[in-house]
Amino acid sequence: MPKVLISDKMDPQAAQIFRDRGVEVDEITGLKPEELIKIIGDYDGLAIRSSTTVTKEILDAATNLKVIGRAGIGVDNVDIPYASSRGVVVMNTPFGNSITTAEHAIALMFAVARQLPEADASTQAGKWEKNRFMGVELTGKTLGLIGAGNIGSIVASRALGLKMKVVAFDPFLTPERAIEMGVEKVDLDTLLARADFITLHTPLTDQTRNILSRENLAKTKKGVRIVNCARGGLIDEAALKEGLESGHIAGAALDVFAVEPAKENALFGTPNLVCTPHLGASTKEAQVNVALQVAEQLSDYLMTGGVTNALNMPSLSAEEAPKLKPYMALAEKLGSLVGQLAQDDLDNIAVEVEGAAAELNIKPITGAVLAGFMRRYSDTVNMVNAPYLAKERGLDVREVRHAQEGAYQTLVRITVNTSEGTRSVAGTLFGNANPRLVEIFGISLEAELEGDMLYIVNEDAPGFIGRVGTTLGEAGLNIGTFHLGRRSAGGEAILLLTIDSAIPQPVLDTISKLPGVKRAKALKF
Ligand SMILES: NC(=O)c1ccc[n+]([C@@H]2O[C@H](COP(=O)([O-])OP(=O)(O)OC[C@H]3O[C@@H](n4cnc5c(N)ncnc54)[C@H](O)[C@@H]3O)[C@@H](O)[C@H]2O)c1
Ligand SMILES: O=C(O)CC[C@@H](O)C(=O)O
Repeated sequence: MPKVLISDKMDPQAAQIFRDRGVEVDEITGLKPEELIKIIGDYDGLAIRSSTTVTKEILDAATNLKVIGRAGIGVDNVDIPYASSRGVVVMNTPFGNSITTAEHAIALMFAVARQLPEADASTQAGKWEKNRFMGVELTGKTLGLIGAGNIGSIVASRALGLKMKVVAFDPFLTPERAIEMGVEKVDLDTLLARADFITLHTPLTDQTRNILSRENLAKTKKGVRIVNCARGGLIDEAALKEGLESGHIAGAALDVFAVEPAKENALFGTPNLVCTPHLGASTKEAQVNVALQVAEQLSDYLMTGGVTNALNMPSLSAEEAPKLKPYMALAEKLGSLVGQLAQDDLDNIAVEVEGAAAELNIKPITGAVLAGFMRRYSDTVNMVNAPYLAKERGLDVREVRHAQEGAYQTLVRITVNTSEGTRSVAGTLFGNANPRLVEIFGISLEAELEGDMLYIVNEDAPGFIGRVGTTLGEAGLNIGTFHLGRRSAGGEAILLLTIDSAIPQPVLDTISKLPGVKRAKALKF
């Protein structure tokens, strides 16, 4: 039974879903990194929010870990490249808290427009400072949206409802989508010059870090109000403080900070600043949504192989997963065969699917081919890290679909260009379930790729098979299955045998020296 650790505070329904789906679950929150390192080796899955930071050190200790699920959107607390290189799937729940966070952005916009926190504190202190607080209306004002994805677009629709005009800067926003959203797509400088309010809704990346830099803050309209509910590093906090103090910036509301938890920050105490402690996603509804989603997604992956909302692997629905599983087994074996037989350091590989296979999601099939193939370089390769390792090695990967059936109702073919020409192997599923090699380098040959195998390329000649059998028999090696194919009588032939145990090198050397042998190689599947 797979085992999952919930290491951040999460709605209790998450644990129940794990149990209902047959996954053992422990909930241990507030662990220090060194404490997590001690126990993480016991778990197949890790469910987190934002308090747990999954570092290289934690991943190194996570020897059984297969999947990390973030109950939320931002995954900047997970070292995704390293998780990928370790073959760990990283998932998030991209929609569960979007409405809640958008509502928080709108709430902060109102708070900063009407100085609600200060007015509240003053009133409750018995001051009744009616003349001290003079706000601004949102109606008719221009909202500059930086980032128009899930949350940005919800904020835009709410702002339009409040009769604001919305301009958006997002390099990935298409003109059609902008029209659909009812916003005007603009460049950043135009947004800075025109916006009365600016809200940020981008992830923190190398491109967005410090997007509201000192220089860009200086380009904003005097009296601008800024709301950040996305990620701390998007604003230069020192420049923001100066802008608030000088009065150029009329107000700012921050839910997120460059360093969190933000128990100390130079901004604290600055006039017209409203702060919340990263509460954007903190509503009952959002927390139930993300907890349920993360538990469903992790359980699906661990129990059926279904992949949803993974950031480092193609999606694979729980319905697709059982159909694709035998194909992935076939693809991995074919990839492994090519990897074991390749004599050159290949820089290209093509994955072709034909007939019934062409109707399936090809990405997981390609991932499995690469996992099998890349095992020639590392035995810790799996479907998650194989595409990354392939990219790192500069492997050119092509995918081709042929809807029409050929000789087989379904076929997967792997082709590589080598210094000796184009080489390909192909396989099918027998009974829609059992992977079977059907062609190797243009020679028809049916075999299950299983266990220890002996591959021999030889000149077809009488007595050859007997000599191979005798050599193996004298070495005490038992032949399990025997598969033979040839180009033509007396031409090049391929012999593929399963052997009940590993083939010692001296036996392989003897076989390589038998008359007519062009190549002999021990294979393992
Ligand atoms: N405060 C919270 O508690 C809280 C809760 C949920 C999400 N978030 C954060 O909100 C942010 C947005 O979430 P989302 O679900 O809308 O994400 P999303 O991926 O749907 O949208 C992000 C948008 O940013 C745009 N973008 C990327 N690079 C950009 C750039 N250089 N300039 C301008 N736009 C750029 C993308 O094109 C995309 O449209 C994330 O950082 C997420 O972590 C915070
Ligand atoms: O889990 C939280 O409270 C914050 C989540 C939020 O930052 C997110 O990116 O989804």
